[in-house]
Amino acid sequence: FRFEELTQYVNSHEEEFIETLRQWIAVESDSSDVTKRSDLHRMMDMTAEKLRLIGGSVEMVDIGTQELANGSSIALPKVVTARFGEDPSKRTVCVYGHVDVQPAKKEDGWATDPYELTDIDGNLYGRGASDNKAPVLAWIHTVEVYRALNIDLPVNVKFIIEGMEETGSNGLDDMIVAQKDSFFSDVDYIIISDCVWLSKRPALTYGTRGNCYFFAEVEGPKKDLHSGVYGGTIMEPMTDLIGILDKLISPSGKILIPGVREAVAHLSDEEWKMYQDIEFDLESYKREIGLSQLMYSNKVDLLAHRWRHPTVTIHGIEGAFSSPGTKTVIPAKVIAKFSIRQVPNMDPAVVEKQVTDYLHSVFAKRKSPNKLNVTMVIGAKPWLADPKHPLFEAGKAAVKRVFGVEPDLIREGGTIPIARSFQDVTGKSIIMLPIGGFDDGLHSQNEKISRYNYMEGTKLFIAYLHEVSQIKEH
Ligand SMILES: C[C@H](N)C(=O)N[C@@H](Cc1c[nH]cn1)C(=O)O
Ligand SMILES: [Zn+2]
Ligand SMILES: [Zn+2]
Repeated sequence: FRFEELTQYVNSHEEEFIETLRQWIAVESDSSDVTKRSDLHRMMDMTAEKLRLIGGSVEMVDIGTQELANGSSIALPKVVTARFGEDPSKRTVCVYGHVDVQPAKKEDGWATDPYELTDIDGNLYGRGASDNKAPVLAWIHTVEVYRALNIDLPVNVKFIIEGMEETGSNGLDDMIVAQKDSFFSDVDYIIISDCVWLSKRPALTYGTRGNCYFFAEVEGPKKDLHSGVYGGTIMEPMTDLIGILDKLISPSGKILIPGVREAVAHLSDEEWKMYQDIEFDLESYKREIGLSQLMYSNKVDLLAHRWRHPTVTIHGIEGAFSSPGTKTVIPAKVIAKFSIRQVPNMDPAVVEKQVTDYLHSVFAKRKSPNKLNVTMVIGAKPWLADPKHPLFEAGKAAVKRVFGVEPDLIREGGTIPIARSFQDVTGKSIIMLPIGGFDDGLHSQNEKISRYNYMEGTKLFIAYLHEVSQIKEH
């Protein structure tokens, strides 16, 4: 295994790899904003082009259209697939990633333009830097490095890169089902690098939470009203909405929706012990997010509530007055956006009914003439793997080779909507191999990835392909 040569190539091409990331960050590939859809299509084209340039057999798979709330529909971004090598004597891995991003505006509080990669003190700032453009590029560069040095890839490598992850991977489930016996037929393992380390120590991830995302709409008068002229004479939609949202979760984090907590798998002694053994400092966690108090003051409780308990988050209210100033309005229609992270053994279909029934019963008690409509727009299941699988042993060996330490075995509080479908539909084993730093600020202002994580992460992937090729039949 010519590891030295391969890593030397990475070192001498650092600026080139950063330049490609700069070009990718410049594309506002926000999948949640339909006005940005042409940018998202361009992002998929650029991804396909990059894979073609390094010699892949690339396809852009049409996955249909997305229905919008106003009844119209728009094209979903095509899914990019690529293949490098077809040697039947070798294992085949499939790397999944996404090149869409969360929304970002400079005025949200970014120190730099979110769509202009900015290098400050070894950190590369930009929306999507860590989630998930740099990790996808690190995987592409991994193949590029082997090929540039004329070193045979130790395994066949396939890619599946999508552009709708941040909004629930619309259309991808169907594509996986359709290609189960074609694209996926020779795949042995699926690798996902769309999460981050827990601390400065590299990590391997064996579980993600799912997510059920809801819209709760309360509709009242036919138009917005003057709060002085009409206030006190009508039951206000916003008051109704805040009233029912307040019944979702208690201040101490207890979910109040009947049946939800009861479904959660019990924390086993073995799991408790695993969390106990992880090095994790609550004080630096507080410092990182700028808070003096957390919901839990011991490590195991905190990690368990981050990874394997459900939680309710209220994200925002569409239709509410939110601009600067003092507009005295009664909004006629307001739509709350909230989500519930899912853990084993919760089932999104069951949660959908529990939440809808509960909110309607709470609303009924208010005896309001306004109309409530609850819809679940994303229903992503949690994913859990066996951390004793050889894929994780291979991960440990690769981390040891590149970083000289044992990785943490962790779970991820966020969601990779397609992970569970990969497992259920294809039956293949999955590993999550993160390269992002714990403080990368995914979905937040000033998202970044460090040069170090980007480059050493590429070396980790190079080493990982070798380690996977060494896995004995199991
Ligand atoms: C972990 C991953 N990088 C991510 O950020 N996923 C999103 C996916 C999602 C879930 N509901 C809606 N989108 C997330 O966890 O928020
Ligand atoms: Zn992501
Ligand atoms: Zn994300």
